[in-house]
Amino acid sequence: MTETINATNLVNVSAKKEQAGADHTQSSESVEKEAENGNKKKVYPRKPKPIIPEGMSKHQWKKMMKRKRWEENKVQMRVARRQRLKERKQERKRKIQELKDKGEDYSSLLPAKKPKKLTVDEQKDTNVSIIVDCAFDDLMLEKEVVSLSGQIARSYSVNKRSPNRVKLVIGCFNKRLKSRFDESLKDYFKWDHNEIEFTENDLDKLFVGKDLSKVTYLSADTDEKIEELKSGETYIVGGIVDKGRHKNLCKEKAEKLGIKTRRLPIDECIKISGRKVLTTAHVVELLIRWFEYKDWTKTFEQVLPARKLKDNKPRNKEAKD
Ligand SMILES: C[S@@+](CC[C@H](N)C(=O)[O-])C[C@H]1O[C@@H](n2cnc3c(N)ncnc32)[C@H](O)[C@@H]1O
Repeated sequence: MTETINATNLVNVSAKKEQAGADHTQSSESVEKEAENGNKKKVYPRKPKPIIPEGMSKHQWKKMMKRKRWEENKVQMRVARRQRLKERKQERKRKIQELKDKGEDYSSLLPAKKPKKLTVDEQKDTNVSIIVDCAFDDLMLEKEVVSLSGQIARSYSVNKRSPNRVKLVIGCFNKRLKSRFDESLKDYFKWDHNEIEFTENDLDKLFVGKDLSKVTYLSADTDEKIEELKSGETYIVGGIVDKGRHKNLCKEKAEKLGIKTRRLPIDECIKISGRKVLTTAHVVELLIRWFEYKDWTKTFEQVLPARKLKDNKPRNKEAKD
């Protein structure tokens, strides 16, 4: 990469916000306050009033401005992120070398080793399909669509490396999500189509004439928990990043289509920090890796990041060198 810039010099967010705000505000006058003794007090700029386009609420305007700022800064932020990762990697290398020189144990600093990709013949077919339902493009911010595309790539990678293979189906693959793949994850059409299929069809089309008793939509908003995964069945995971904005969204969609919903048995198996609504990628990975352990507690411990697990065993040390 030719661009090398210092992460600390980048994107002063508040300065950018002011700049973006100023583009859409009335010109502000300074306010000078006279003290009683006639001396001038400090000068404070008057807070500029936004000009909100007619027919738009303040909330919609703020959302639009946020999206605009993100669009304007996304390239710089990407470069900054890469730079931060590079610096972190160099720092880890330096620490490892320091411990090596002292003859001390440095295994905790080694990155987790990714298992290698397996061929279809090296994997066991679970005869299970997982549909990632991506019908919520319009409800996401641009950066959330980007995040979802990364989660789909991760799900494919997990499936490709798992001893137990499922059939991944990316449903309602269209709009910004498809554009993101076409522009930035161009290799996806070369992925192994025994393991993943992309379709623009939504669930109603995918299930025409199918037996819905063998279909389950995973949802954190439902009471009944999933017990086990069964051969010949289909599991649907919502393909959306919504930061809690759209509670019950997938549950209600499933109910309308006559598909049963189940939650993961989080409360029964582990204590987790924060929300019990997991990301699409974590849920897909949990479903795939359940076949390794056939035990939810163990699967949660292996898949969820340490920061999410409270009082539970850390991830398997075997994952490290
Ligand atoms: C980020 S969540 C989306 C939350 C969204 N508001 C909804 O209505 O489901 C992504 C998907 O992961 C699955 N999921 C997340 N946490 C879950 C849990 N605790 N139990 C079952 N499924 C879960 C659901 O399929 C969910 O749609």
